[in-house]
Amino acid sequence: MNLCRVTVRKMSQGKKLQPLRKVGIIGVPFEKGQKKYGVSVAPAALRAAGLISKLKEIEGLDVKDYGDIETPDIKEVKVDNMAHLALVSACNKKLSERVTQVLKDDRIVVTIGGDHSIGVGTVDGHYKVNEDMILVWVDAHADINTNKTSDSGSVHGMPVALLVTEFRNYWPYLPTMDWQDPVFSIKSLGYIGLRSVDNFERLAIEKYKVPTFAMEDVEEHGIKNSIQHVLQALDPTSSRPIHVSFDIDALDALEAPSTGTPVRGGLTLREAICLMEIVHATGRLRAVDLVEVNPAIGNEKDRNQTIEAGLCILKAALGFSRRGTAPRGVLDLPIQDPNKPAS
Ligand SMILES: NC(=[NH2+])NCCC[C@H](N)C(=O)O
Repeated sequence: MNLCRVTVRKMSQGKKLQPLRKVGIIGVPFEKGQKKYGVSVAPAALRAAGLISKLKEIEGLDVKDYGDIETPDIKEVKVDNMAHLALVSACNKKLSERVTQVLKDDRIVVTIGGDHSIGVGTVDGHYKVNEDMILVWVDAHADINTNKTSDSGSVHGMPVALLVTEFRNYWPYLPTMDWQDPVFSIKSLGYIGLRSVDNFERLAIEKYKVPTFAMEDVEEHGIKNSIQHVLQALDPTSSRPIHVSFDIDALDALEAPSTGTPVRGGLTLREAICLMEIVHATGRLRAVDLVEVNPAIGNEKDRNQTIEAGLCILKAALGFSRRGTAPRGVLDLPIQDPNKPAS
């Protein structure tokens, strides 16, 4: 018997990735990864603001709504400095399965959070289909704390550390998390928009040389060069599937005030749109998360502004362009010489 097994890796490498024009939406009304009320109502608020119909307006885009992930009410486990782990785990397990299903249906997955702890489920589910995926984490925060380094004990500051294989040994045994094997490599991760990074997180980013464009780098190089550099550094062959996990607090707090951990000095909405347009243009976007929109924070104007910013970002990721098409013929008109009388 031949014991030599050929592993068929779930890689899209080799065959050139084709742009997908089909999208699947998943809502995740989950907020136990942090302490404030409200981020769980974001999927409903975004839907009420016309998320589905606005995406359907994008030419040639087929949009299917896969509904919300409901988290079962389960008994909590006790883990030091890690709040609500059992609930976070249960939600992410279901989410991961749904993400995998949407990708297998040949659709780009759009996941609407929820707080950023749901990045565990989206990336886990994506990795199960595309092991060669790269991850761009657009955020004011690095979210790479463990329960030993976090000041808050909130899991929304820990999803990246839960996902990456290089951090396996930094964790104690985590009850309820057996379903999740940290197999994604930190070498496939890049950051954009950082400006509130904890001490240990900074050490980790430096140790593993994670391609990072913090706000001062975006300021120096511009958003186009920043995202292009990250994509190029992670994938010089320009062939790998892309996952963008977008925390609305990557935007300046003036642009997106309704969020739980706002930080001033962030991206403008225009910069975020530009980033997403560049990712869209690669034709390799396979998953995008929009998290930490909290409609319960601020007044009505804040709420509307934040939701609208979120919608603009998703539309840009999926191919909406502001460049209107000039009516046929308009650009062909002869240019009138101002010195000559009109004939
Ligand atoms: N996804 C977020 N908004 N994360 C905020 C994290 C804040 C802080 N670094 C923490 O670990 O608690």
